[in-house]
Amino acid sequence: MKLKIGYLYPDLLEVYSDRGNVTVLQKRSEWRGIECQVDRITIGDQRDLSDYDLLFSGGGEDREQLLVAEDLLRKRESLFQAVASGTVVFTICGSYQLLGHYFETIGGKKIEGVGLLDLYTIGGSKRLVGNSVCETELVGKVHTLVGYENHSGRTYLGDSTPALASVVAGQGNNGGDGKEGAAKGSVFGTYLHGPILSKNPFFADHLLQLALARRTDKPVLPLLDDTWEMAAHTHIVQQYSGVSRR
Ligand SMILES: NC(=O)CC[C@H](N)C(=O)O
Repeated sequence: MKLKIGYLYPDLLEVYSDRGNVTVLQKRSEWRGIECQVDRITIGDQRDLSDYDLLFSGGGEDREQLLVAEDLLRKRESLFQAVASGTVVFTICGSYQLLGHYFETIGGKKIEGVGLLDLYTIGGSKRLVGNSVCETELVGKVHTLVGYENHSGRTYLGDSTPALASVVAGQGNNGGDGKEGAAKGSVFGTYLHGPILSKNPFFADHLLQLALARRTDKPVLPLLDDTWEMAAHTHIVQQYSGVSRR
């Protein structure tokens, strides 16, 4: 079995080691004997995105987002078809914002998003920066998610868009409503860098499980030794234990 990952805009959207998420997904597949192919896809590439089991994209600055947004609109149809075929889409910060309707930057530019998720983003003058601890429910089990955020954008979810997590400590989507990220079907967005998947291995496996479901019925992922990953996770959680939201 082979897992195919499409890494969107690695040359333009890559802050705080977001690319590490791709390494985590690749390694956690290979350690289980699942071959994993990673294709880098950037501006001008016209591949069929439905070819991929998982599409990943990272965060970036407003300037890079402007460049990417134009191209992403050209890939819009292919992206929607991929999602309809079950492809998992996992996006961080700048690319998460571009999945919504628009991102109005602090510089006054309105960047059009692809509208895959019902949300919009408005830039604020004070950046929302720091470590974050959140709670998320994955397949009926509650987990803490930890990561690092740094964004000017405040994202507001439409009623039909569930949050990925609720904020325990940190700012989340907009520093106000206690929601972090978005998760709708196989489409995920989060403000958490870290890279997030290195510190939250159960979330990496959740995404792998969904992506592999395109290849095989009920994929089973054997357990891995996550001692180091969970030590990094717990280190952040302990710093914020006893802290109530914000
Ligand atoms: N870290 C990021 O990806 C930042 C995204 C966007 N430029 C913002 O500041 O909100």
